[in-house]
Amino acid sequence: MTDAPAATPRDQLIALVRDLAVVHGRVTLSSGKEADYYVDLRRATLHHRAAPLIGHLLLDLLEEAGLGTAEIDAVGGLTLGADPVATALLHAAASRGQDLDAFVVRKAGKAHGLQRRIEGPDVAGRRVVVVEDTSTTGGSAITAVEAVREAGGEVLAVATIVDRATGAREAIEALGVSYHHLLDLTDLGLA
Ligand SMILES: O=P(O)(O)OC[C@H]1O[C@H](OP(=O)(O)OP(=O)(O)O)[C@H](O)[C@@H]1O
Ligand SMILES: O=C(O)c1cc(=O)[nH]c(=O)[nH]1
Repeated sequence: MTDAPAATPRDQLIALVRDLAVVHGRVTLSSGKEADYYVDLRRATLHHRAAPLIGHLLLDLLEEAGLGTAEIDAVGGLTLGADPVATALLHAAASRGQDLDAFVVRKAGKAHGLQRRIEGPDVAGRRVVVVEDTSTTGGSAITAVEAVREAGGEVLAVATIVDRATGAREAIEALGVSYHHLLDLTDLGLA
């Protein structure tokens, strides 16, 4: 008797995202648009098995795109969905003995304390990948790209876990930034 081949990390993540995060039903999205399903990636990015898979698979994806830790200094995006994605990448890189910082872009600037829009190690003069949990219009990622540029960082790419194939790629590439995603609607049985 031969054993069934072990599921790859990518297959494991797909199964987890399908189980944990895909919700069917009418929803209003961040952009105000309506949709028949929602992918609540927070249920995966904050899950004990899914989060480490996300960190390693995204790090592999970035490396394959020539955006490994030799080429980039930091990852981060618009709070809140992007936050656990950025820290998953930081920890995946650290587990490989590689240095990668994370940052958080606030939705609104903070009026007290140091009044920073971007929290974490400074992005000024550094090469950055903006991350997302999922992208619909790309508006949230674009907000983060603009905030990093305003703070003096260089945005090389945007990377998201799930691309909903609703215009994010085109909107982001129009900024002169490459766009990468780990999973698509076919992977999640939504196409
Ligand atoms: O590509 P877009 O049209 O911008 O949509 C995708 C964004 O919507 C969700 O965030 P949401 O605005 O619900 O906020 P949250 O991250 O604070 O939950 C999601 O986490 C993405 O950031
Ligand atoms: O566009 C959004 O707001 C959105 C879509 C989705 O599938 N998941 C999510 O968290 N936000």
